Amino acid sequence: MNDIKLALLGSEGAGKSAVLVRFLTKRFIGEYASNANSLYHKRLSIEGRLLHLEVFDPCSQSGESKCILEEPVEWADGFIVVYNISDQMSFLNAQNILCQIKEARGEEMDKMDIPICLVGNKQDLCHARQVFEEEGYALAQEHRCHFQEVSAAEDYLEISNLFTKLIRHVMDHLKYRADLHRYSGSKSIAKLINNVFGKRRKSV
Ligand SMILES: Nc1nc2c(ncn2[C@@H]2O[C@H](COP(=O)(O)OP(=O)(O)OP(=O)(O)O)[C@@H](O)[C@H]2O)c(=O)[nH]1
Repeated sequence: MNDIKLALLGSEGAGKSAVLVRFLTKRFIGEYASNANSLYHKRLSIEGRLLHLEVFDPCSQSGESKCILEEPVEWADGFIVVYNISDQMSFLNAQNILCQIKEARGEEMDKMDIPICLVGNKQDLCHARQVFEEEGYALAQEHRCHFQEVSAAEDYLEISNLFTKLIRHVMDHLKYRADLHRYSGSKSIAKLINNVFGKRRKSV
């Protein structure tokens, strides 16, 4: 069974837990405990493969600019970065988080895009919108990631689709990483053999 590790990141109150609980239970509860880091587990099957999904939902800290990221950024295979479309600050924070992911995983990103989905949540509050959808698209384009606006309060299908898409991307990414590892391993073995036997042949 494959393990897939996702981290949900974003400002306090952006709706990270609501988005996750919607995906896991199909329900919107309204209020979620936010005083502790939580790790959720789910088994699911995608493309006939059984997966063990782990999703890390960190407890937000009060200082927006503070980095709570170090651990999840190293740990996760993929990210969901959530902002609230009716809160400009949460969008700026999402921008900041995307930059921090790039900083931490830049070397990997040069070879293949890290699976990330930027999510503009609370689409049902569009009367109070502070972030245009185009700004979300532009930011996602800049960071080479997926983008979607959703409403955890009103949608299940869109949220379910975005998780499925992201998990597929993670599966491709993990396969690519394993192939790369195998390839560089076999290349260094070939080099070693060449060094040993190549030199020996010369001295005969
Ligand atoms: N109108 C509306 N409210 C939402 C939506 N998603 C979440 N909320 C509300 O926004 C508030 C914060 O949601 P949470 O899911 O706790 O946000 P969070 O990002 O996990 O917050 P922390 O755990 O404090 O970091 C709650 O009162 C939710 O009911 C949405 O799509 N629409």
